[in-house]
Amino acid sequence: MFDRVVIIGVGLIGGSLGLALRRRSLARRVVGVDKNPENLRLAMESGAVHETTCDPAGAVRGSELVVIATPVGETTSVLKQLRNYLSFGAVVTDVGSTKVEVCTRAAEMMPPGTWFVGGHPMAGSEYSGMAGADPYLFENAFYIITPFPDTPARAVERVKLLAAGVGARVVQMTPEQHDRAVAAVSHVPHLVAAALVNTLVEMPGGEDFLPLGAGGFRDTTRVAAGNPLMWRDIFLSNRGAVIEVLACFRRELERLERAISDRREEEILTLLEQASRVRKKIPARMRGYLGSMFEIVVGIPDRPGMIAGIAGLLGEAGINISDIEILRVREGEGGSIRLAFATAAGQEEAVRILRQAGYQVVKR
Ligand SMILES: NC(=O)c1ccc[n+]([C@@H]2O[C@H](COP(=O)([O-])OP(=O)(O)OC[C@H]3O[C@@H](n4cnc5c(N)ncnc54)[C@H](O)[C@@H]3O)[C@@H](O)[C@H]2O)c1
Ligand SMILES: O=C(O)C(=O)C[C@]1(C(=O)O)C=C[C@@H](O)C=C1
Repeated sequence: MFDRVVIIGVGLIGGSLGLALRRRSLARRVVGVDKNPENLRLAMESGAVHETTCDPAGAVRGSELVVIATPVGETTSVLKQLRNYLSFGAVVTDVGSTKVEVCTRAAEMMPPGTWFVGGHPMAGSEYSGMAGADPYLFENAFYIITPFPDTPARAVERVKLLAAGVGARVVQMTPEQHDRAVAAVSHVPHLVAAALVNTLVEMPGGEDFLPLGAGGFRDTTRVAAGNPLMWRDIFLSNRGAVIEVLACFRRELERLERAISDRREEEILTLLEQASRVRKKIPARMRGYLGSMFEIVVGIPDRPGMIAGIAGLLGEAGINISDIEILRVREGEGGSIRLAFATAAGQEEAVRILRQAGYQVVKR
């Protein structure tokens, strides 16, 4: 258990860390620091922290772990404000989405007897601020840590303890490996999503097409709704790797463009087949941050108490619903809901019970 953890930036990620630390009783005292009074108020109100302050230097005295959870453009200036007030043996970590620039500068700034260990939970959302925080955000997510070869093992262990403590799976890599990998799986995808949305804006009458976007446009552009300031900092901080991956992406796009314009059927098919095969390797049953799940879709009439009825039937049989989502609603007609279970046996039993009760059930 940690004695005193200080979280600087109680927004989406810092706030979620506070909630997870408190829920799992991992720290005797969690202190929230932010320059935004509203996020501090919400952090206190939701129980993410025990106390709040807007003074980072005062907060870090006597703390063995300090987490900087601000946008990456702020990390080193926050560190500069507090470094001379750190207790001997203190470890500072961050949650930023880029690592090379921040970790290199931070390591140079640390006073003797204190250490910086970079961290990055691969979990988040398009929301921002304490209002978007979630105590379960990190469960089963990968949490990358990027120590340098000379970082003492006990400092690394402290950050691993934090990551594993909030339910994440710890992965260790170098800052360079990290920045290259996330440029490909997170940063360039974000740019592409933003460019797709801006494409509509640039097309005459394009914004009128928005309501027609069914699953495809929604799924490929969800992240474009994210916090522009946070993403600006990420692109500037990881510009080398982002530009490298972007060049690769541009070549892929041009290959597809040429194949379509020259009507090369075989090539179009080959490129799409390769993408389909590789995309399917992302575990089909992995949703959000829950582990494997076994799903069913239930059609329900538009009547009060239908969801309660289904939950009641399953509850009476001792079947736990791990996840629930309303997929479609048709006013006056009904809709369909997705239910997920942790085991195949739970799924089978739920199908049996609900069909017996007259529901239309499809197993996924
Ligand atoms: N949002 C995601 O999906 C996600 C996922 C993983 C990592 N990250 C990283 O986590 C970090 C935080 O992102 P977020 O989504 O929680 O952002 P956020 O905007 O929700 O929260 C950031 C918080 O930091 C505060 N802040 C900013 N500058 C500050 C300063 N100088 N001193 C004190 N407080 C300050 C803000 O007021 C805000 O409360 C970023 O570095 C981001 O790259 C984000
Ligand atoms: O929006 C989401 O679902 C995210 O998980 C956000 C996401 C990502 O691109 O995967 C965004 C930035 C982070 O550094 C880590 C996670």
